[in-house]
Amino acid sequence: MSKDSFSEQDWKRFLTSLGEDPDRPGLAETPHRVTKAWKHWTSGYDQDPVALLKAFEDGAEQYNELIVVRNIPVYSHCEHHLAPFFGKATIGYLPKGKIVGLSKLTRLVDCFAKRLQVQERMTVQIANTLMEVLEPKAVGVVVKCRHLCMESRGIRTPGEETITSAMLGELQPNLALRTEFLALARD
Ligand SMILES: Nc1nc2c(ncn2[C@@H]2O[C@H](COP(=O)(O)OP(=O)(O)OP(=O)(O)O)[C@@H](O)[C@H]2O)c(=O)[nH]1
Ligand SMILES: [Zn+2]
Repeated sequence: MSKDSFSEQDWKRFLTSLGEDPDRPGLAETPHRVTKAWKHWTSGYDQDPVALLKAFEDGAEQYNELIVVRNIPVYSHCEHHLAPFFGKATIGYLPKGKIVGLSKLTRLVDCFAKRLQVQERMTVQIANTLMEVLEPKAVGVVVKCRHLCMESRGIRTPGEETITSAMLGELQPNLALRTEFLALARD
């Protein structure tokens, strides 16, 4: 099934299955809006995460400490329920000659978040892509999210936060570096 084949007609059928009249004024444009909204929420499938990270060397020569960007917004959907999960990501890396425009870290998070996800996979994908493109000494990613599939249904635990992390390169054996990164990442 191609990606575009879930169409406005399908959303119209969905509304009908709820017992709604899809032609009433309030719903008449809904299939069009929802199709457009889901295209946006899944637009990460059309992006190449490697291509969007334009690494460069000019400026990185003498920089040998962690670079950390905190509180990057995450808006994703869980692949189990198609329910939103949202929160923040913090990314840190210890460069080895190559750096990347800071905004590209936010674009990278968005690229993986705008797919159907589990938080664990998204966290690892972000870290692995940075490792592959920048070949830094270390990459750390911490993601903290609320999952509406747990809050508004199912177990119903409002306010619960799920924290996932990926630590690659020197962040694995080097406890002092890990402690420093986690201190910088803390709210
Ligand atoms: N590990 C992980 N689990 C997730 C994530 N998002 C949602 N889930 C969980 O996916 C699980 C799906 O469980 P199932 O038993 O198949 O589905 P369910 O009957 O709807 O489960 P309940 O939510 O417990 O009612 C649930 O435990 C969700 O909390 C995620 O990002 N990571
Ligand atoms: Zn879910």
